Amino acid sequence: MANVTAALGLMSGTSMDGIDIALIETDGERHVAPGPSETVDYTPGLRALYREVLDAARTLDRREDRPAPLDEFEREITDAHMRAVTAFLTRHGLAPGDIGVIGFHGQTVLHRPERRLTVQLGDGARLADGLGIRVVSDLRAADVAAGGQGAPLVPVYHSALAAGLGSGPRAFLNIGGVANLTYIADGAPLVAFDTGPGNALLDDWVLRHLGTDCDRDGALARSGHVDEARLARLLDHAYFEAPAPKSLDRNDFSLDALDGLSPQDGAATLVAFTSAAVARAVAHLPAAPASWVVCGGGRRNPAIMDALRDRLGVPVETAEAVGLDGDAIEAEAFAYMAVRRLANLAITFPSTTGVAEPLTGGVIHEPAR
Ligand SMILES: Nc1ncnc2c1ncn2[C@@H]1O[C@H](COP(=O)(O)OP(=O)(O)OP(=O)(O)O)[C@@H](O)[C@H]1O
Ligand SMILES: CC(=O)N[C@H]1[C@@H]2OC[C@@H](O2)[C@@H](O)[C@@H]1O[C@H](C)C(=O)O
Repeated sequence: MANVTAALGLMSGTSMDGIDIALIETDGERHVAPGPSETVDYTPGLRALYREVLDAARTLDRREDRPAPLDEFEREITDAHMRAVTAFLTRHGLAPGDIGVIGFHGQTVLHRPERRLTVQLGDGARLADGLGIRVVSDLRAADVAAGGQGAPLVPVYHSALAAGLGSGPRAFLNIGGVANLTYIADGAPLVAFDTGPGNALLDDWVLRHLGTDCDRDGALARSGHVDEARLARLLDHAYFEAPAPKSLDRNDFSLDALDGLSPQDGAATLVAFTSAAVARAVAHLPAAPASWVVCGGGRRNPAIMDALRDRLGVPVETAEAVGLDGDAIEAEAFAYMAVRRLANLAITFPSTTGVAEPLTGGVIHEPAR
């Protein structure tokens, strides 16, 4: 096979739970061989700093600005990624010279494509120099600068994975902090967009009421009842009517509509919100998917999976059920996109981000040593 590269992908998503690392071998086209993967948790200190940084980032006008504490946070997460890669390589008996490229997503702190602004913190040059490995970073910026949504980016990789799963209109649903889908049908362009909230609102609600990171196994939501009136209020948002392509910032929805609810009923209502938003997304697809493959942390929440099955009425499976690793797909995708960047292949398309022409993306950083 021509030009197969060993590539590492690094993703730290809007849930801010940690860094996902995945190794794949790929030609950036149809050949994809996933290797080992792991997640390295962020420290509680870094998670707390992220919440401060999200507030500070709201006022940014230029993607290169780094007012405090963004500068400190960027250094800290870059170094956390560096340590994570070093440990990963050691654990798997690999040397920097074995890796052709790293795809480094960084941490999104602001996403306002309508202002042609998307900000991912993470210093690609520092990472490349520190590790002695070529890095591709800032994979969203070119798309947004060209008028695209800059998200979701993973569809190009979902499409490569779907090629190995047989035919039939299928949707991949990633439930991270925000949820996004990719619709794949034979011979048709990909359709992709963010569906609405994923886990982030539920995480915020649980942090506020229980002081814990997430509603582990959906236990809180399963002990509550959906407040249908509040759910209707949450769904009464222009985003759900808007045609695709479209994308969201982590903070586009708030918990205000849930004020006064018990922790249990609030959690149940948020699970209903996530699943109802996915069901609303079907109207924006060329046809209803015959089945759904769910990846991202939300697939571990049985309350969310049950709610999706109820609302979608077709098979809804975890990535594992079709032989994929649902925790690693996003990180694998950034490895795949980095290889496509090196080959100048497109990573975004008119039907996935609304960009006018298929476009590659990412800045290449060659290591100084
Ligand atoms: N056992 C579990 N029970 C309930 N929820 C879970 C469980 N495991 C993970 N989650 C949820 O998944 C979230 C992490 O998801 P994931 O790692 O896909 O997020 P992410 O990488 O930040 O996503 P994205 O980049 O797509 O926003 C956690 O914050 C939590 O809400
Ligand atoms: C701006 C940004 O970082 N968006 C993330 C976020 O998390 C999920 C959803 O919102 C998706 O649009 C995207 O991430 C995935 C990896 C993507 O671009 O495909």
